[in-house]
Amino acid sequence: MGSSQDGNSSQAGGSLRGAGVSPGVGVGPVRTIAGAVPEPPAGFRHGGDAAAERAVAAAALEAVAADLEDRGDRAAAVGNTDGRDVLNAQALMARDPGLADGVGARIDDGAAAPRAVFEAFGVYRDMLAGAGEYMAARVTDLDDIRDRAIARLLGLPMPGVPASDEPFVLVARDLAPADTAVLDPARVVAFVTEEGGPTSHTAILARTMGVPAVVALPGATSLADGTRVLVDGSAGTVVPDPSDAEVAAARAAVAARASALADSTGPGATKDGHAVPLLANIGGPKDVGAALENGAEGVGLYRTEFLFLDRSTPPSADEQEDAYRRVLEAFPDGRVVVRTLDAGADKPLAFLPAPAEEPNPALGERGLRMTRLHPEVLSAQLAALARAASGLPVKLQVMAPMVADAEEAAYFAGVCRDAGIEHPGVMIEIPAAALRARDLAPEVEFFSIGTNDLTQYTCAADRQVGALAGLQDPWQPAVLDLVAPAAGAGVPCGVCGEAAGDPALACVLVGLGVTSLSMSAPSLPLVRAALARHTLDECRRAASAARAARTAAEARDAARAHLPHLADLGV
Ligand SMILES: C=C(OP(=O)(O)O)C(=O)O
Ligand SMILES: [Mg+2]
Repeated sequence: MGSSQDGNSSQAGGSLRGAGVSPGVGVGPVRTIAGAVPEPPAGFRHGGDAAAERAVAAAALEAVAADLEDRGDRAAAVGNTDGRDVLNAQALMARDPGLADGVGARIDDGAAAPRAVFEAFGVYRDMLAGAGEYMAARVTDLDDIRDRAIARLLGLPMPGVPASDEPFVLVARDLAPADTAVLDPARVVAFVTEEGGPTSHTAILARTMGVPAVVALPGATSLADGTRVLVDGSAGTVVPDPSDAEVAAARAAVAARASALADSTGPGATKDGHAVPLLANIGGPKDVGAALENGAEGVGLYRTEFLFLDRSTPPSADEQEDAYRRVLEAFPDGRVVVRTLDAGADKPLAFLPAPAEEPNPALGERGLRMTRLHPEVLSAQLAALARAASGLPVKLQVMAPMVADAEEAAYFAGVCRDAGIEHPGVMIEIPAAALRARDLAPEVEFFSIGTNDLTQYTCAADRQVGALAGLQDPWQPAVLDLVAPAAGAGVPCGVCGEAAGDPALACVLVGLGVTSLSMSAPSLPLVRAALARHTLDECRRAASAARAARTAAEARDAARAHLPHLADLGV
């Protein structure tokens, strides 16, 4: 899905790119966390005394729980109370009676304690992994308890942070809370992990500790131990063997950005006061906090499919209403743009399979096309939205994804009207819709341009194919050429694709006539600061220069020449 934490990782010019989840710059030698504890073999059986084996297993789990609590106390002693809470929660998991029963039952069937632990944890692991993004992030916690117990039972070295006399960059496949919570922030200058996302413990604890972190960096654990690296937790980059100049530039950029951002607050506007509401892209109520913290004036894209993921039936009417209301209530003075279910292609939903095997799912039954095949799913969602908004002051706007032409726009506006939704809109993410935006405009109240898909379709470059990253660039002049007619079609036109979160491109989009920008919450302050430093006229000139360019790279350079104050922001 399009978000700043998408796994759009790449390597270019010696710099590795992952997802920056905790800002700041750290430089130091790599220290990698010890390798994984091996899986005990499937046929590993005990000698026949099940009671004794049960006692061994119970003692190992209790020792792990006690060690986690001890680490929790040490974390609290260095002021990391979040860390203590996480470790205490893990200790509770290690003492879970259901888990102990599962281990005991397997031992009674003959399994040796390490194998019994491995299998019993596996059952919980599968449950957590299937329970949505937040719960799936807890799988790492569970695996860590399992590995600690197995290491204890097999007499292997305990997994965890290596010793180091000098400050270092901690590199791991993923970090468990037991590893991170007792770390001394003065010793660890950055975290880099191969896995993990914005809700992983690595991310949460790194932010709490104020340590820069990059996650989802492919190949991170192949960095040789001792290699000096520069980690930029804002940019999401890791540079092996950086020059002194590179380190100095990164530090200067961080300092410049921090002081500039501190000065820019309030609603989005250009330097000369042209208002550009700055909104957040969210996946559900859990993202509202970050949106508010970053000053979002509302929500410009509520990707509702997160509510529908990992389940065999749609969420109930009450469940939907509750998830929508919790978001709507958070913005009493603002607007919330909800996108109806965007199922199919990169967002497959188990209970809404494509009607036939599709060779090109991105060009198949997805978005509005899919919900037209299941009108009861669409009308249930619209009804839940109308109920959720009733009596609230917020302006609820509802838009359909993947709309191709005026007939589809009219269909969607009609079903919205039938459901009592007053402000229908459509996403402009198919080139046909952008080119003929003038035909769609009379049907709806607003547009929102999805530059992620619009770029994919304009350049015929599947957004899921990493090798095509060069063509999936919204700076492509052809994409900008398609934004222009949509923004000029006579209805308010926002952008909610990743392009809106690029400070330079945000200015260009405003110059093209875009009326609001919606992005992942951490991008808001920098975009707010970039707009506040440039006049509408400068944005327009940057837009014209970008459209006059021939390639994405030339468009970027041409635009920047008209946006002189980006440099003040270290961008
Ligand atoms: C915002 C968009 O939607 P998504 O990334 O969810 O497809 C887009 O396509 O730009
Ligand atoms: Mg899209």
